[in-house]
Amino acid sequence: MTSVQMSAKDEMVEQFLDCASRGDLAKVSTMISHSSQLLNESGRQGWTALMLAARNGHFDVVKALLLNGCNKDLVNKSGQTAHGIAKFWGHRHIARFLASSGDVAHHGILPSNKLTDIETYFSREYLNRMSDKRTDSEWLSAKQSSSETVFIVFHNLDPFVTAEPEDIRPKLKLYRFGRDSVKEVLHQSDTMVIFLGVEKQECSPSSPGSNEDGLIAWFALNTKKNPTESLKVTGSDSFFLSGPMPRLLMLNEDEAGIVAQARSVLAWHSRYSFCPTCGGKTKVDEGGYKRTCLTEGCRSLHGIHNTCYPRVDPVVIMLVLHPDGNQCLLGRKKAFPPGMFSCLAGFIEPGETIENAVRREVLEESGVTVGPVQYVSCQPWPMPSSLMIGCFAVAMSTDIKVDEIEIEDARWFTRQEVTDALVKGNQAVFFMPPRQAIAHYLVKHWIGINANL
Ligand SMILES: NC(=O)C1=CN([C@@H]2O[C@H](COP(=O)(O)OP(=O)(O)OC[C@H]3O[C@@H](n4cnc5c(N)ncnc54)[C@H](OP(=O)(O)O)[C@@H]3O)[C@@H](O)[C@H]2O)C=CC1
Ligand SMILES: [Mg+2]
Ligand SMILES: [Mg+2]
Ligand SMILES: [Mg+2]
Ligand SMILES: [Zn+2]
Repeated sequence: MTSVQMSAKDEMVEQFLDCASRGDLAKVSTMISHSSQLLNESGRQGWTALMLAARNGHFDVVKALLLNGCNKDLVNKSGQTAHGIAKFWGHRHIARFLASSGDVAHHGILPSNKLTDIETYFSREYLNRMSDKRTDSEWLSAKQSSSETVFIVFHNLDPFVTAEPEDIRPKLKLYRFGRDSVKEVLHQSDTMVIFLGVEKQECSPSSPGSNEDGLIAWFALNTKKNPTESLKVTGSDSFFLSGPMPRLLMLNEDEAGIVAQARSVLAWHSRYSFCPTCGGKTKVDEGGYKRTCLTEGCRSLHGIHNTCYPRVDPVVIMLVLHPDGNQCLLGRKKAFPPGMFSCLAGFIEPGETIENAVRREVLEESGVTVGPVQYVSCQPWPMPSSLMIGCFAVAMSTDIKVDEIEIEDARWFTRQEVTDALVKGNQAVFFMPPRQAIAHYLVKHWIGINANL
């Protein structure tokens, strides 16, 4: 940065602090909407705008700064917080407000955070993963030979499923193969086998028999060549679930989580055939949860060796709320079907927090600046291995400028418009992704409809 740029920035900070100190609410708000970074800047002796407004009793400015997400816990060079300063100078209403304002910044805009009961599609844990058994090769091979073990089969990452005819909505169940029905496929050289876990005791009361510990193990197989001819299938309506999205969203909810786990790990094997560190051959370990390099002295064999484990890519997905509390920001990618809008989303970059990824992606894709960010819920998204981290975010500016590369349109929608979209589906002016997508949950949660309905 040149000295000219430095002094321009310093000048802006000084002006901002001066406005806060004088109680010029209009100017403070305009400046924040242009540069949210001003919020926590400090001037002489480490005084921030919040401290100066608190010092001089400007209640409205204190409220606006908090609403926009400023940090009220910063201290000046004398170790005082804004709260301590307000108390010292006798502005008791401001001190009270600062003391009780854990959630003030979000008040009225972010919904209350009773989220423990939100269960997203793909997140149900039907199996107990039993990760301690992954290194027990004797136990794993005994389970692979057990007649009670369940095998699920994928071909090029598409699961083999069977239709449930009695259901009104098309619901698909995973076809559960026994050992003898997959014997041939299991021994093919292009078959990848991974251990998924065991049925939880409540879904499978242990029964005596060949199965000594009473645990019913599940394995997943993936093949490159179509294995249909080698599989023993009873009944007619069973097939590999191929084709574009939303095919994987048609699964029975109990089993969607099994597919999320299996498909992500199998996709990792299909894409990481060689050691990412040295390019050498690898062997599959730990029931399919590790690939160990076979090259002696490879760096992946020492110290941090996360290249050996299946990857998960964190993605932020956010419902950005208008400062008026009554509109939300939705956008559309070119690839979306006509009329569909969804929450903005983006991959978290290395060295980035969830909150900063939300702010960066929203700014990049829509030109809107974001203040407070609140985590809501998450969803594994096995296409191939994302973890969607669902958040609410409060906008600090409202003008939209789409990037036109990732997003072709973004708009503010009212509560009424999104309610119509959810209730009327594609009969409304626009429509949302289906109920299985976390974007749908976030909007439902914001407008106060039970997110699991
Ligand atoms: N469950 C849900 O409700 C939703 C799920 N999603 C999922 O979230 C994911 C991310 O959303 P999206 O908006 O596309 O993300 P971004 O906004 O980050 O844009 C994606 C682009 O960024 C580049 N990129 C940067 N890092 C990565 C990485 N680690 N992996 C892949 N691409 C990367 C790619 O560009 P390039 O191709 O030029 O290399 C890619 O096309 C998608 O996989 C999508 O399927 C999205 C919305 C809703
Ligand atoms: Mg993006
Ligand atoms: Mg995006
Ligand atoms: Mg991105
Ligand atoms: Zn290696």
